[in-house]
Formats: sequence, C-alpha cells, structure tokens
Amino acid sequence: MGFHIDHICFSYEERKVLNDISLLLDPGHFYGIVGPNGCGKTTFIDLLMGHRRITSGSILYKGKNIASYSRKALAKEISLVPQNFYINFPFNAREIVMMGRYPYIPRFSPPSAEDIQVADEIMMKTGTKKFEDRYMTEMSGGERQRVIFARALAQDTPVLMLDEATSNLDISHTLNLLDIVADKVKQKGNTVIAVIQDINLAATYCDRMIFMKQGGIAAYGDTDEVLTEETIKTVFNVSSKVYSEPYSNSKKVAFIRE
Ligand SMILES: Nc1ncnc2c1ncn2[C@@H]1O[C@H](COP(=O)(O)OP(=O)(O)OP(=O)(O)O)[C@@H](O)[C@H]1O
Repeated sequence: MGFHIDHICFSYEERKVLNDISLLLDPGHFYGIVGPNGCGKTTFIDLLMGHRRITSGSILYKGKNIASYSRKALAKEISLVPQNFYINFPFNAREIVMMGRYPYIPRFSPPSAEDIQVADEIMMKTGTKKFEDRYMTEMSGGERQRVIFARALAQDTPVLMLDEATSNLDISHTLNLLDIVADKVKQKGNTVIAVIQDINLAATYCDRMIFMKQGGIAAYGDTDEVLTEETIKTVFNVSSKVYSEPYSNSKKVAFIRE
C-alpha cells in the first residue's frame, strides 16, 4: 500500500498551483515526474512529504492521512533528496550523512555501531567517504549533492523522493546513484518518486511516468505506454521522435528543432 492521492488541490495564498490531482502510487515502482518549469512538481513532492498542507482533497500513505504521522514516524518511511539544500553551518560530510540516521537514534544518545556501519557503507557506495571530514561549505556543488543523496540513503526508508537529485552530477555519479536506488526498487520493493528534467534519463530508469502540466496530470502510466510523441507535444510543445533503444532496453526521445 503506497500513496492514495485523491482530488488534491493546493494554493500558495491566492495562487492555485495544483488542481485536482488523483493518483495511486503503488510500492515497488520507480516513478518519474516530468513537466515544464513551474508546473508544480516540487510542490507536489512537498505535499507527499507532508511538508505542506493541501487546500482540499486527501493524501493517504499506507492508508493513513499523511498529516497524521509524527515527524519521526514519517522520517522512517520517506526520505528526500531536495532540489536545493542550504547550509551555512560548517558540518562535515560524515555529520550530514549521519543526520539520515536521526529517526533511529534515541534523543541524547550517540549513534549506535549499526548507525556508524550503515553510514560508512553508504559513503563507500556513493563515493563520499573520501571527503567525510570535509566541511559542506568547502565542497563543490556536485560533491555536496552526493553527500545529501547519501544522507537520504542512510535514512533507509521504503520510499525515496528525488527532486532533480542528480541534475548537477556528472554522468558517472548520476548512473551510480540511480543504479543504487533502482536496485532497491528491484530487490526490496522500495518506491522511488523522482522529479527528473532529463526525459531520456527518466525513460531509462522509471517504469512509470507522471507528466505534469499547469498543476495537473497530463499523462500517467507505464513508461512504454505514456512516453509518446503526442505526450511530449502536449506537455512541452516540442516535436520529437520516440523510439526503442536496444542498449538500455528502453524508450528514448529525439527532439526535433523546427
Ligand atoms: N513558496 C512559494 N510561494 C508562492 N509561489 C510559489 C512558491 N513556491 C513555488 N511557487 C510557484 O508555484 C508554481 C509551482 O512551483 P514548483 O516549484 O512546484 O514548480 P516545478 O514544477 O517544481 O518547477 P521547476 O521545474 O522550475 O523546478 C510556480 O509558479 C512557482 O512560481
């Protein structure tokens, strides 16, 4: 049982940003959310995270209203790699990754041996161990992004939300991190819900896609079915050719400049 999103609307004060969205997001899938700038993707993710309250409708997670979960209970279920992460206090990379373990560490207690082991393993896998002692304020944008990604993985939740989480990473780190989470979807039945601007990257990893436009859902379903030239035209007003690409065994889009 995943998310049951029922006729939700959301406004920033007077401004309606999401309009009547209904979706069922089942566990065990890699969802890609795609859509033009400003169409409401981050706002949608914020609502699923319980960070903002919907104006109308309901969001159930595992059958319970998302707003009824305590912060700590929700942190054991859902983690997020945000689009922007601001930090001006000089935490080092290890401290940031360890923050992912906070739902499991009792108040006023130090991290357990297990917490330390999990953080170490994640840092090795994400290639962030080599700068574990470096301050976040003294890293490149891509290095910081990988540490924030590692923090979310250390949280070890059944649901992981990615908001353009790899947009400033090189291709090698992008593939490494998306492979790690795709593996969790396959092996453990975890759920990934990822806002991805790069449609071809989304098509490679996501078995289901949600196309958003002007605060609503323009198309939703299995990637093979919804990723079409018509969808790209409707959502982005861009002409394209959609074709099957044998190397990644997925659909790909070639954009046509007119
Ligand atoms: N805090 C806010 N207060 C008022 N309006 C906001 C706020 N945050 C976002 N908006 C507006 O809400 C709309 C949706 O924003 P959102 O960030 O969800 O879009 P997005 O699809 O994630 O965009 P992008 O692809 O550019 O990241 C935009 O028109 C934006 O200007």
